Amino acid sequence: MSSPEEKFCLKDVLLSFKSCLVDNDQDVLLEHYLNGWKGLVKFMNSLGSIFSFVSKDAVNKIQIMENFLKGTNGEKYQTLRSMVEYELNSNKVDLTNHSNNPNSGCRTILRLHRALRWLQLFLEKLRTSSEDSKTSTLCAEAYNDSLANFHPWIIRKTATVAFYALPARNKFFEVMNVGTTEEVIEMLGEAVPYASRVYDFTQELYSKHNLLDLP
Ligand SMILES: CCCCCCCC/C=C\CCCCCCCC(=O)N[C@@H](COP(=O)(O)O)[C@H](O)/C=C/CCCCCCCCCCCCC
Repeated sequence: MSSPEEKFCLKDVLLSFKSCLVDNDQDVLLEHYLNGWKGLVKFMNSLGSIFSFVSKDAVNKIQIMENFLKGTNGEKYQTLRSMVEYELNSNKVDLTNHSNNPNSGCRTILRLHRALRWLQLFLEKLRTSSEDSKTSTLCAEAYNDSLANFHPWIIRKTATVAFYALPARNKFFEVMNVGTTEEVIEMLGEAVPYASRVYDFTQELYSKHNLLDLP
C-alpha cells in the first residue's frame, strides 16, 4: 500500500483532465494531461505491486513526454495540436515501422489515449454499478472493449489475472478518499465527461492525420 504522501486524490486528477482542455475543447495542454496520468498512476500504486507492470509502462510513457516538454523543442510540445503539427512537419513520426523513431510524442500519446478510453469505460461502469458488482468484471469488460484490442495475448492474459486482485467495490471507493459512496458516484459523474472530452478531441485530431494506427 502507498505512503501518505502518495495518496490518490480523485479531485486533483479530475481537475487535471478538466484543466488540460483549452480553446473550446479544440486543444489539450500536455502538461496538465500528464499530471492527470501521474495522479492515476499514484492511485494504481496504492493498490499494491500487482499492477507494477502497468505502472512501469505508464510511467515510462509519461517520462518520454516530459522529456520532450523539457527539451530544446519543448514549446512545440505544449499542446497535442502543436505536437502533432511539429512532429509531422519534421518527419518525426514513423507511420510504418517504429524502429526508426520508436518514441515519437505522437505514438507515445496514442498509447495513453487508448488507455484513456479504457479509463472512460471503467469509470462509467463503476459509476453505474450496483453494490454487488465486481470491480474485476467491470475492469475486464472495459479493458476487453478498448485496450485489449491493441495488446498481444500475453499482456491480455497478465492483465486479466491482475484484475482479480482489484479490491471490492466498497473498498475501492474507500481508497479513492472522496467520501461516501454517493459522493464517489457524484465525483465520477463529473470525471467521466472531462475524460470523454479529452478522448474525443484526441481521437478526432489523430483520425484527421491518420495517426490512429501508429506502430
Ligand atoms: C477514479 C479512478 C479509478 C481508476 C484509476 C485507474 C488508474 C489507472 C492508471 C493507469 C492506467 C494504466 C495506463 C496503461 C497504459 C498502457 C499503455 C499501453 O497500452 N502500453 C502497451 C503498448 O506500449 P508499446 O509497447 O507499444 O510501447 C504496453 O505493451 C503495455 C504494457 C503494460 C500492460 C498494460 C495493461 C493495461 C491494463 C489497464 C488496466 C489497469 C488496471 C488498473 C486498475 C485500477
